[in-house]
Amino acid sequence: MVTEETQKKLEAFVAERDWKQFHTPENLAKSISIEAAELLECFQWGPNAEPDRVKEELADVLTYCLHLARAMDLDPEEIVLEKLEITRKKYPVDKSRGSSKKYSEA
Ligand SMILES: Nc1ccn([C@H]2C[C@H](O)[C@@H](COP(=O)(O)OP(=O)(O)OP(=O)(O)O)O2)c(=O)n1
Repeated sequence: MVTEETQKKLEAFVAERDWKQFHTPENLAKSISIEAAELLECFQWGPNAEPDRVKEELADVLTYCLHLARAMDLDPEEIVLEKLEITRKKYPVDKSRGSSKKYSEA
């Protein structure tokens, strides 16, 4: 999902600032939610968000997601693909194609 080089850059950024002490799973989960709210804020008053702002907020969400995955010793690509298989079973194509209904309502 991201290269080891990118992961190392993220970790170096945190280590240089002695911020690892703040990067507990709890704090990182909160940070994901806070940055996700900032992403949503881009669309607060309408659909035409400024692409550069969206890009920055999305980068923050992804950054904290990568930190949380690392803190919990999880491989981002592996957990996304694992979850995709679970979701695939919940939403078989013949039942869910063209429908946004939740699997429990279909
Ligand atoms: N203890 C911290 C603080 C910040 N960051 C990194 C992760 C994010 O990519 C970015 C977030 O920085 P800010 O908290 O300053 O948030 P914003 O960039 O969204 O600033 P603002 O809230 O002013 O829009 O910095 C981090 O890894 N660990």
